[in-house]
Amino acid sequence: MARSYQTRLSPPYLKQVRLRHDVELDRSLYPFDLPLLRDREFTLRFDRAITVMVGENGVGKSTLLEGIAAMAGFDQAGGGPGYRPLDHSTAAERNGDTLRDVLRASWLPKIGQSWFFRAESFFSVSRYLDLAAREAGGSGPEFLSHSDGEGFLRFFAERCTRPGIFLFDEPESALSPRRQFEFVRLLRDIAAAGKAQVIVATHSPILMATPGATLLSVTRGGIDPVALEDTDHYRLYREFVLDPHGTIEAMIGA
Ligand SMILES: Nc1ncnc2c1ncn2[C@@H]1O[C@H](COP(=O)(O)OP(=O)(O)OP(=O)(O)O)[C@@H](O)[C@H]1O
Repeated sequence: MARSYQTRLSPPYLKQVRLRHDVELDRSLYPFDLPLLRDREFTLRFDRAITVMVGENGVGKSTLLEGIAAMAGFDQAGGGPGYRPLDHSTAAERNGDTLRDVLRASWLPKIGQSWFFRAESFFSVSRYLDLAAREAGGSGPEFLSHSDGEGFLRFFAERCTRPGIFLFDEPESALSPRRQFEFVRLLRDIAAAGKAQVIVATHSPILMATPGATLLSVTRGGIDPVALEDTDHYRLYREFVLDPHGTIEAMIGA
């Protein structure tokens, strides 16, 4: 299990991730064939406690999160350092190891406690923690006695009050829109507490609007800060809300 960690320094602890210059990359193979990683100077900088990444399907957001998870030393299928979910069926999709070997990270300080949350592995992570607590003789956190969304929020609220780095890949898939606002409130409280760093990949305009977060647009060409109102996601949702039926017709054709 993750050791408890104390530091007087404030997040972001992970300051930067870039491609190493001293290793050869096979551009014919995933993930080095991703347009996003084509530029040898590829650099991802973190300047605030909360970073939200948005971008079209397939640009490489999950791949980047998996690479960061692998560098931080925890399970890319979901979980923390030294922890393996019981159901590791998503292991075949783990991509981060390849990327870890060619990424260089700048930490201040290197943080030992970290978690990677993926909606699809939340069930197995919860089951592991419930079982582990019961085996240790306690009553257990009983994450699974809650609905997915409730359990997810509780799980997160309990962990993110300590110094650590927390990665979320599309957390909205476990959360109703109302619960997404609760998640945003948690993120705001985390930023105010100044203890944890959070990196979120999302398609949710609600999560993109997290107060005090840096919003990054991930495209095939690179990663740049963006205003919520300038994202395709926001524009499309706005059009839809203003004219749902007209937008559907325009988008899917007659
Ligand atoms: N193991 C793999 N082998 C080969 N290609 C892969 C592998 N995993 C992902 N890809 C491809 O790499 C590209 C980037 O995938 P990735 O899941 O990182 O994108 P994403 O930005 O997270 O997309 P989404 O928003 O749909 O989650 C996609 O084209 C995907 O099909």
